[in-house]
Amino acid sequence: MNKPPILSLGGIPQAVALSERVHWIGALDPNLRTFDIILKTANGTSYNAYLVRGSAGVAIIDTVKENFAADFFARLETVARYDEISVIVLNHLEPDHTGALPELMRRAPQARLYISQKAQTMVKALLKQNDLAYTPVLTGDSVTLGDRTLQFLHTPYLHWPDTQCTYLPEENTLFSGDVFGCHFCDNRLFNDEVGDFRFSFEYYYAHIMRPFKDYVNRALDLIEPLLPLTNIAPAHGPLLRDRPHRYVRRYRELSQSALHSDIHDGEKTLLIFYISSYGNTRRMAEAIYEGAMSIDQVRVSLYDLEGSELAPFVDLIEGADGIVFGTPTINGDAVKPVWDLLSSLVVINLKSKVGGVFGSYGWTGEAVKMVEDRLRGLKLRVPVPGLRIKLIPTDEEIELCRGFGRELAQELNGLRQSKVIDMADLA
Ligand SMILES: Cc1cc2nc3c(=O)[nH]c(=O)nc-3n(C[C@H](O)[C@H](O)[C@H](O)COP(=O)(O)O)c2cc1C
Repeated sequence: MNKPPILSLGGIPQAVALSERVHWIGALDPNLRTFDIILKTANGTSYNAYLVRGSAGVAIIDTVKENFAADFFARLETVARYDEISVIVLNHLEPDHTGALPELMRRAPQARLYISQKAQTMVKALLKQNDLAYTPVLTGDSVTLGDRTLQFLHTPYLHWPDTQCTYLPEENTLFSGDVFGCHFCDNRLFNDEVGDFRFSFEYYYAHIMRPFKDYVNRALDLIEPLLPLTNIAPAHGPLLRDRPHRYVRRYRELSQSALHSDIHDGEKTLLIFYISSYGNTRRMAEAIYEGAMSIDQVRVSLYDLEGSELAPFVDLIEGADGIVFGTPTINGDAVKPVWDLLSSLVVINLKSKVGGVFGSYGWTGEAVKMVEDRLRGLKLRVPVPGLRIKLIPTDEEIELCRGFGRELAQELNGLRQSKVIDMADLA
């Protein structure tokens, strides 16, 4: 067992060494219980900032949330003077990492600020400093501190457009921003010392990184060649010095399909979800199911939303090619289980999946249009106009439902003839 780090001496916060030239100068926030509205933080979080000392200058990588600035500055002062700071790197502009930046720049006015190319579109709106001078960087760009170098990796959308990672080759250390981070506050700091944070790591990935799986994979293409790393130094949670490659490997696993991806080779999958009070929307759903099943190379499934928890459907939908929702209109709206399922889809990428909506109604029938609009908002294609049927479907209307199912299935296997122009296609 390594000795736990000394975070404070005589009441003064202390920097913690990752190596002789690299120090953690962040802050712990053990009392936080909710982060960014969407995440629960049962044991708080940390805002990790780092200091790198080279023979020709000192770099600060990220800062902390504004109300933790005192800890950050106190720690910084234990290992460097402000007039030594030549470089400030922001891996991510969110306020939990930039809160202390204005004051840091006031104390170290000679320092040059490095942000990602994409961060340029946000930096003024976030930092509210019109005269802010900075250097935008991309993969391949680097800045020297004499005998230490900072190399930048362009890793956008992890989890904002502006995000980047910074690599210190002489120490084989990756400052990864929010990538490989988690909300887990433990004053032992290092992954081989702290409590079991696997849940927090997975939870953070599921809510923060999962919507951007394609970008995760692209970032890993840049990061994997750096293995074996000595340290991964993320912006939240434990510092990963013990076998950091495991976290890189886990990200690669998590960014693959959540379900077995090899069992439906060559087939498209269409999921039909419905809910129904008197059975009218259910009759429509069953006919749509029959129609879709008559098309080759499309595997069709039918689910009653009343009969399941919603969470397992998220993985299923992520792997599907088409999703159809059936809802009656109740009090001028679609029903809550449909909205609940739709709102739980924000953690996955739905772009260019095929969507469809149907439902029975009594007099106004708003629900179908509302859900169609929502599907377009989620970037699905809605190529077949929504199908509404007044109260109990007739035999002819049941036949219309079968046709609706056939059209959607044909859209998936590429055999649909009369393609209706969808406004989402034009956007
Ligand atoms: C409480 C309640 C509220 C309803 N509100 C509306 C409404 O606002 N607009 C409408 O067109 N139909 C409304 N309806 C009628 C239903 O949409 C209609 O009965 C439909 O066929 C039900 O389909 P289902 O059997 O699939 O649930 C309402 C029905 C109920 C029971």
